[in-house]
Amino acid sequence: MAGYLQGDTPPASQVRTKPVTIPALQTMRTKGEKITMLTCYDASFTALLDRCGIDTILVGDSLGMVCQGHSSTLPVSVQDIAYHTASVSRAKPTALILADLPFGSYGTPEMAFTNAVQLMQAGAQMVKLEGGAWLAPTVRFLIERGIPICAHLGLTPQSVHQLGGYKVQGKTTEAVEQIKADALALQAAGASMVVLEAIPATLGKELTALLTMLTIGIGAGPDCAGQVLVLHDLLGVFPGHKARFVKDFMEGKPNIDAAIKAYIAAVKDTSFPGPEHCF
Ligand SMILES: Nc1nc(=O)c2c([nH]1)NC[C@@H]1CN(c3ccc(C(=O)N[C@@H](CCC(=O)O)C(=O)O)cc3)CN21
Ligand SMILES: CC(C)C(=O)C(=O)O
Ligand SMILES: [Mg+2]
Repeated sequence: MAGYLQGDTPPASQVRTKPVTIPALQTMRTKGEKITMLTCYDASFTALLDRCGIDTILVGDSLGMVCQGHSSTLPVSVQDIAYHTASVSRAKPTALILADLPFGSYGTPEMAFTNAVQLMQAGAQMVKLEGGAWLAPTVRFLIERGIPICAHLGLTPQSVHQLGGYKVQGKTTEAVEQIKADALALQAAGASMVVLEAIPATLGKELTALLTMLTIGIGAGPDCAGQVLVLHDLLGVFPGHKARFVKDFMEGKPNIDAAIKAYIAAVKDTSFPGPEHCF
């Protein structure tokens, strides 16, 4: 009696038929509707997430930890992300597909372009890269060549060894000013979106007010334009240490569809993230 195998489909009136575009996401922000994002790495879960109404899907380099069993995202290759992006893309979701450029794949604008092309040809509609103002020329180089960009600021897991662990960022006045300057530089270079990871909720709110690009939070408070979680964390199947921003939505739910729908509903009605998930 596994509901998710029966395809617990919502009524036809609720099923999204049009693909999600970047302008559609901007309209959602203008109307005050929160944007939902989850990571996903395969076709079956993509079909499930899409049927539940997820707005955007991230083929994250977190796959190195949750799929491959590494203790960081550093060993992930462009080919790994391309393989999973192709798997996600074959499910033909209406959700917008983003893919992470992995560690070491965007050291120069030319390298970033060559590698981003691999991900776009695998089915990505936007690529994400981690880092601040130093990436502005790369962002400009990619958007001029037709590749939409999502930035990633705050806790950037590809820099874990520089950060000295998976620690909250933006805790001093100087760090706050640096993150704001980085965000503005990346926006001016043409980024459409930015993931804000593990920063004080007050900073998530300030950045969202400051920026026209879409802010997607993970441990960045409830005031971002949208929220993202790693799928395995939401389902309670990741065996590692649980970050403060993680909520297991499977708890008390009869099946996976119900957990995904609960996450989407909680982001849309702003009940997730709660104060217990924020810094
Ligand atoms: N399963 C999974 N979920 C993730 O969110 C995730 C990955 N993997 N892999 C890549 C990175 C690593 N991430 C992490 C991992 C741990 C914390 C964490 O435990 N942070 C502490 C902060 C401690 C502090 O500075 O006070 C926490 O308590 O949340 C945060 C982000 C986020 N990403
Ligand atoms: C946690 C999200 C934002 C990510 O970058 C990933 O899953 O790799
Ligand atoms: Mg990532």
